[in-house]
Amino acid sequence: MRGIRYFIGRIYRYSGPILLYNFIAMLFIGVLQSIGFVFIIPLLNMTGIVALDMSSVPVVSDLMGKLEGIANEQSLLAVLIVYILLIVGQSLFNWHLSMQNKRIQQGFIRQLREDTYRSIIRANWSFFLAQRKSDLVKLMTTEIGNVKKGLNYTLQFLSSLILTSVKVGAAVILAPGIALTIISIGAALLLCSRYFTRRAKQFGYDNLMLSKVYAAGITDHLNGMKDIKGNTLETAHEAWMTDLCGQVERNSIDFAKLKASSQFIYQTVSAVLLAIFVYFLLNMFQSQPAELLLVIMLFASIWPMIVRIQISVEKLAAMAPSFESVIHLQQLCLSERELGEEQLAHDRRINLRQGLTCRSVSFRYNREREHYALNNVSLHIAAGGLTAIVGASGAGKTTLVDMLMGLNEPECGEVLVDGERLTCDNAIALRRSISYVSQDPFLFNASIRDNLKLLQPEAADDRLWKALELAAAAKFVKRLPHGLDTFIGDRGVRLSGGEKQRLVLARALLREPSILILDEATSALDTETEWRVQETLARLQGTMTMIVIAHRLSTIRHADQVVVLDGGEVRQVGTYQELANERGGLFSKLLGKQVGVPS
Ligand SMILES: Nc1ncnc2c1ncn2[C@@H]1O[C@H](COP(=O)(O)OP(=O)(O)OP(=O)(O)O)[C@@H](O)[C@H]1O
Repeated sequence: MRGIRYFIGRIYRYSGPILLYNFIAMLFIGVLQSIGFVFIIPLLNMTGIVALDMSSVPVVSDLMGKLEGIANEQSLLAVLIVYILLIVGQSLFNWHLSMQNKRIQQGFIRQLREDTYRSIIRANWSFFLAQRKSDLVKLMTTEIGNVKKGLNYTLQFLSSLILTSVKVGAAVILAPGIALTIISIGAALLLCSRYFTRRAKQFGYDNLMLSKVYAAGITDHLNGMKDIKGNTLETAHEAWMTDLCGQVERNSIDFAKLKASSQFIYQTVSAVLLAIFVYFLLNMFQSQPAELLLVIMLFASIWPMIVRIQISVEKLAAMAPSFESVIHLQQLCLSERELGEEQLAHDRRINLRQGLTCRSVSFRYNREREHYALNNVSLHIAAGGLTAIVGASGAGKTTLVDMLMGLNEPECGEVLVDGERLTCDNAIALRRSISYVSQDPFLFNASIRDNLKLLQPEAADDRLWKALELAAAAKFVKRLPHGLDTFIGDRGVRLSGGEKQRLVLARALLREPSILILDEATSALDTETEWRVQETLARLQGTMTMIVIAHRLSTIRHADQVVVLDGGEVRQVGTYQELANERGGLFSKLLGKQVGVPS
């Protein structure tokens, strides 16, 4: 129950004195309930329904003695008024308590969501390479939802525990023997119920694992729906779904069985216990009806609370895996933290003057494997120039660009920005100066205008149109029925591949970056549009540093420098023409494989 202890600590840190105040309110409720309990027997006596001898019961007998001094009618009135006041007092405390608890819960969950999201988003790139997106989505939605439920159970558990303790204290004063017997049996049962708690936790884990598989599968299937349909894989995916749903169903039914069994055992034990008490008190000790009534009332009051504690513990155990997975993720993010407040506080940008340099940089995605994605890479990317990075698929082009942006950290060697070592302290300033267009650009389900303004929220429409012109996108946007206000669907699904690329390029240019990085950013364009984009890049040459990854070598003819990568190593560096003239070189081989590209 490390997770539960941790979260009680976190609730306390969040709510501070309010939680203590709530505990005191619970103590008051317990005391008021106990006083009400003491008043019931005199009340019954006064109504004349029963005439119970209270002389052997402490506190109650004193109270009866005091009431005897007052006239019968008045004493009944007094008892009734006190009784009403007690109930009103309890209700007021309860009302206040439930409002405070709701505030603690909502505030705590809001803070937990914000903290978890902040820790995720500030983690380094290698964290994201290692995580499944669906796991993170599930954690931010379902698991935090479970933590919210768990929080509720924790507060219920604490309030039941406090109320039970107060009532038990009152019962020990009123009828010590009987109360201590009930408590001992209750405690013994709570200990025995550890079996149920352990099983509940196991169900929680199984459920967490199954729901992870479910979320990941659904995400994959929806992302790959075109492939599923195109390859008629519907039946195979339906079978996967049926199998998984069966497992989820079985797990849920087994858990429900466990809960029902534990409640059945508690109810049976309570009935048997009550019968045994009544039998023994009546037959063995010739008990007075007053004591008998007390036994029944004590039992009826304390036992359900012991059962409620057990139920809360079981429910908490089932939620524990969710608590633990949130803690685990937060700790992982902390250990993989890339950005602190200091880095985000300033809005410094770097205006690249000399260039970016790699000195003997090596990098592996998995340090347990021998394969180096980059091996002893040394190169200089001059400021203001256009550097093209080429090579076969898997040669290490994207890895190199990620390294230059400070997303990947070199295992050996170093990256220099204008001669200064790239560390997490200047990585943010560097990235603020970069516009990066990835192979799989990010567009969200909003209008073209909102997508363009993602990096420059204050940009006016004329600047948007200028950026669209530069990216050869203005013509197609003007043709859309709502122009800039056209909604483009999830990840821009309502646009063609080439339109998406041009839109993302326009967004990148809108930022007027010091460094523009294009990773296969024009691969989906037709020849004519690509030629127009090339013209734009040629016009921008000299105004910013451009790094272009390209498979189509026709697009890099104007490059100031071409870097040829192979198996994570730099094989050639030179101008397009120099490399094309190196007969037998890797670049001329690549050129040879691309029909129609001049050498
Ligand atoms: N997240 C990752 N985890 C493990 N290995 C990776 C990861 N990303 C890339 N690699 C490996 O690193 C090497 C370089 O990959 P990289 O993506 O940099 O190549 P690339 O030249 O950009 O390829 P492409 O042209 O196909 O995009 C490859 O062997 C690839 O399998």
